[in-house]
Amino acid sequence: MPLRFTKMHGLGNDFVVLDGVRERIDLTPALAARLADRRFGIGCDQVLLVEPPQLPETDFHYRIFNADGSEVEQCGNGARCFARFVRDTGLTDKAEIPVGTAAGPLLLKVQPDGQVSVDMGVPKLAPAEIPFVAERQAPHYTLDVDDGAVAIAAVSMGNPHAVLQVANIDRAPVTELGPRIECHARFPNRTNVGFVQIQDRGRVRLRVWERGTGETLACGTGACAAAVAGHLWGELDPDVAVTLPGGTLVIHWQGLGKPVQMTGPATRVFDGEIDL
Ligand SMILES: N[C@@H](CCC[C@H](N)C(=O)O)C(=O)O
Repeated sequence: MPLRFTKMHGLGNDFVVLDGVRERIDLTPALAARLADRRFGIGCDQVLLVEPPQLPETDFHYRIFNADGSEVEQCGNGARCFARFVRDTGLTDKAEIPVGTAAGPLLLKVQPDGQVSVDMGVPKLAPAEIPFVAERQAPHYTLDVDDGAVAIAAVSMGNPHAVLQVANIDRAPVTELGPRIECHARFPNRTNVGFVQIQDRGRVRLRVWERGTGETLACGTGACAAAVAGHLWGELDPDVAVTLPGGTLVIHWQGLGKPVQMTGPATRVFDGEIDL
């Protein structure tokens, strides 16, 4: 049976999106990894499965699988692509779409210019909620890596993030430190790892080593986590333009106890089908 899919991206963070509302799709971790494979499959950073609603007061549910097949809780660029997908394929005509994820409900707003704004919820900072092993919550933690130590912030945007500040993003050791911190024993569920260069109080540059995928051109939850970390460090204002290798996201966070708002584009690339 051929499987129909839509290829999408949010600032180059690319997705295979599957319509589990119109078709019954049994997406296993092995199938997700096969679809995501850039040589033997379609190729993407994450696979998104759109499903009927499971949580009260939501219109849809969507599930997220990393390229290695691991199912995860949250995906910022994926949320924006999900919104464009359900609108462009006629599953909804609403501009405001409540959707459930493994991390809880989200509210997505498709703007008149096609950009999508997402209420990403309140970031979690308590170590046990990330999860991160630490005695108490702090804006900086010292993490032993190999023979040295690095300073990180630890933030959950529904999924775990370590954020490191660097002086020059072009020379950041993303591919060297990223995989070591991703699998560090103090992150029992592994973690995404953001390297942030703060340019001024309203602008940062960011590269992200994503859990289960590797370095991507953009990470929406990573952009939110970096804005939260910079704010906690006292170095960023509530409105921050986060420039990733694939483009810029606008993040708004007013501080502790407030939800993070993310705005950016979502692009449909092509539709296709694959024989399994
Ligand atoms: N690309 C995403 C995040 C996808 C999930 C992540 N790799 C994880 O394992 O938590 C985004 O835009 O947020």
